[in-house]
Amino acid sequence: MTPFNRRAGLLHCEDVALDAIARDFGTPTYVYSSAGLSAAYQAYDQAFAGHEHLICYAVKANSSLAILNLFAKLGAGFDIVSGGELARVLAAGGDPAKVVFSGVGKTAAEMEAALAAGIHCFNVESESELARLNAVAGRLGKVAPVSFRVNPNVDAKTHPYIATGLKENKFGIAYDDAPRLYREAAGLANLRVVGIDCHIGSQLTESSPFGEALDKVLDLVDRLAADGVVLAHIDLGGGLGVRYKDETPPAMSEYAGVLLSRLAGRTQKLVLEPGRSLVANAGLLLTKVEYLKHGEAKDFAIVDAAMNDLMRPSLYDAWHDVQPVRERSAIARRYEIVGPVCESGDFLARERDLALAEGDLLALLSAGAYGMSMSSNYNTRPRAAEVLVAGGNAVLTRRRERVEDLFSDEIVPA
Ligand SMILES: Cc1ncc(COP(=O)(O)O)c(C=O)c1O
Ligand SMILES: N[C@@H](CCCC[NH3+])C(=O)O
Repeated sequence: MTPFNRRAGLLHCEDVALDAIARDFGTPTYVYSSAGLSAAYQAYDQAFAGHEHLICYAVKANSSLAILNLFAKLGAGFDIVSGGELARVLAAGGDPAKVVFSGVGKTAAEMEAALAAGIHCFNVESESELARLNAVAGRLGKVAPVSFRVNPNVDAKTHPYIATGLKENKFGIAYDDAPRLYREAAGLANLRVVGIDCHIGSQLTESSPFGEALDKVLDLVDRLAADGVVLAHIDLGGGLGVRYKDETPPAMSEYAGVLLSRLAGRTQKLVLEPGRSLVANAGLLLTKVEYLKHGEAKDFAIVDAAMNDLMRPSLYDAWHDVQPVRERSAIARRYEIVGPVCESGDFLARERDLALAEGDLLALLSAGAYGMSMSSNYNTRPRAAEVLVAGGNAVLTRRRERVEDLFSDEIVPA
């Protein structure tokens, strides 16, 4: 199911034509579908209905308050990796008791904020972090709920930049150190051991690595239980892939089957931290063709969005489908879709056959995840606006940045 559809040759988000969004809110603009976001969340919730579960949306994938609020209303928890993300979740009406806090570099101030908010669990990623958390909690007279993020050394078979579960990655504690560290944690006065966690990577297109990782985690759970450490939850992270082009990620039923078959008869709650699979295909980036430039070797469509708005193509050579908002019957040419930023790496799509004219609107699909949240102001470019569509309604959920905003915190020395 896609929330984006073509009617009489014109691309729509739900019941709103994208040219109307461009007219009302300008370009570049990220456009999200409420129905698409809700359906993605409900697919998880329903697939795991047979086992106690908590779906903690990974805020980093798209941290828009409007999207966090939508997921909070559907009952989601949140996976955060900074004090900033915690503040966003709270501002969006998220329940702190459903928040898990991941990340290798939590500061004392971030720990204090999360303890004050009363989060569900700290996913501890090192022995030093464990000691720091115990000290911070002690100073505040609190007991911190903890799980260890273990590194199961499983190959996620994804892009090397987004694999996180191998021995050489910076994430988590070594699998073999887990029994010792759990024993240490159990002896610390201001910590309460509640779970175990792992996250092996992002954009996984096969289900077997999830099964392999869970098998390793369950083996540890059993060894810990024999050691007297009883865990209340198992957090398997996020990572389920989506289709950008021709990938065939596991269907939700297959993914759930792989996990639930292994959890049958176990009492631990299952926690998941999906990011991309909840938002990627519910969002697109709407942009306008500023110039067509028929170069010596290549034809360029220079659009008003750039690598600062969507850096996935530059960073990972990622592929996003490009659709004209209004189809033209002219003959297509092979275009490089590039932005105005002064980098040869500033491309959004390569070698796309399109019939274009200057002023045309284009949609870059599957841009809901790691699009806006990874955007920057490089070249002093204000970040894009964001619009949330529900049925026939399009609402501005983030005003386009203004140039003055970009240097309002800067100081010219006297
Ligand atoms: C700890 C953790 N949890 C969850 C996620 C979300 O991953 P994805 O967007 O691939 O579902 C990430 C990002 O890879 C992560 O680092
Ligand atoms: N930023 C990456 C995913 C990284 C996942 C975060 N651990 C992407 O755009 O695909």
